[in-house]
Amino acid sequence: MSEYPTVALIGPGAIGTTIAAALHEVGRTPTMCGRTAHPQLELRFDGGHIVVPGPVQIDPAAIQNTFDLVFVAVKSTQLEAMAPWLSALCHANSVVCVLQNGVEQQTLFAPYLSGNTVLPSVVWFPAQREADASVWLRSKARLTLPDTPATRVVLAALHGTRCSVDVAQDFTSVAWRKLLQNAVAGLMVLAGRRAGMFSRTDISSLSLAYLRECLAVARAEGAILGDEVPQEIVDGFHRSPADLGTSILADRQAGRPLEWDIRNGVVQRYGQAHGIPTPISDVVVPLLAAASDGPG
Ligand SMILES: NC(=O)C1=CN([C@@H]2O[C@H](COP(=O)(O)OP(=O)(O)OC[C@H]3O[C@@H](n4cnc5c(N)ncnc54)[C@H](OP(=O)(O)O)[C@@H]3O)[C@@H](O)[C@H]2O)C=CC1
Ligand SMILES: CC(C)(CO)C(=O)C(=O)O
Repeated sequence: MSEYPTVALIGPGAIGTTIAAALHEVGRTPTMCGRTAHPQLELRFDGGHIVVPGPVQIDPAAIQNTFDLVFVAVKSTQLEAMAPWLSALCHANSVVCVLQNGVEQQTLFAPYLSGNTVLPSVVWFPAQREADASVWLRSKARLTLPDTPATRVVLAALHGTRCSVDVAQDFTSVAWRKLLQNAVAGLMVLAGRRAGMFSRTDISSLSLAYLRECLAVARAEGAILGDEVPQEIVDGFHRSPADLGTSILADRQAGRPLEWDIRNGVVQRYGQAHGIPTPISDVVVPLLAAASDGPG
């Protein structure tokens, strides 16, 4: 491997565009693979913008090279359709870094790979795809990765870019903390409102009760998270701009399938497995599933 690993990126949407732009800005443009042949990608942020020249490749059969590192930033609902890209882009030692929400990336990706290392990540930054396909990055780009040998390839790839990478000794706890935030953000879908809705006392109470339920499941899965975490997450929503959405709300508003299972269903599923009652999930999950998948 040279100083920098060779990098491909699948899924140049909100998160994928952020990573592609961070790499392009330092002269290390990744090979970009997607569903739509966007002529270029554009990232906007406070104080500037970055244009990544395209086009985005849309045919896995046209790929000539394999890569040391493959970032995947499609939605979890798009895994099966995306899978041909993995076969085209990976060699035996390629590391696949999953830029997705949830705590199940390794299990979900294993069927589509021939033993490659799958690195889960926690993606902390909100990024919003606009009508013209440009992306609005609404905070500093930051990832957390588990402390594994394969993590080195991501650290090398993103070294010196505007996307910072933290390495967590206890990744399980970090990933579950983010999952709790994502689970409660799902309430925005049911209300059809953005973060401002958490300023309501009734929504704050509901959120706290839901988060305590999620916390019990997270702990049963090995996460070490204190009793203060639900309130901290609600406080975080109180501090957010009232117009801040979440990617699952953007999908709902566009009529796309929702990541309800990896963000909310997971709490109900694991709760059942551990014998932990999940009364709030039992209401929230079917409503999200029906909003996503119908019928009707
Ligand atoms: N947006 C956010 O703020 C955050 C999102 N996340 C998580 O990151 C992940 C990605 O989310 P996000 O970036 O918002 O999603 P987007 O919907 O913005 O982007 C998905 C991208 O994948 C492309 N795609 C869809 N199907 C395929 C396919 N078959 N092959 C190749 N590319 C495909 C889409 O193409 P097309 O251009 O045609 O639509 C699009 O470019 C999700 O798991 C989400 O939960 C995590 C933290 C924050
Ligand atoms: C915005 C953020 C970071 C938290 O809800 C997110 O994970 C998402 O939009 O999916």
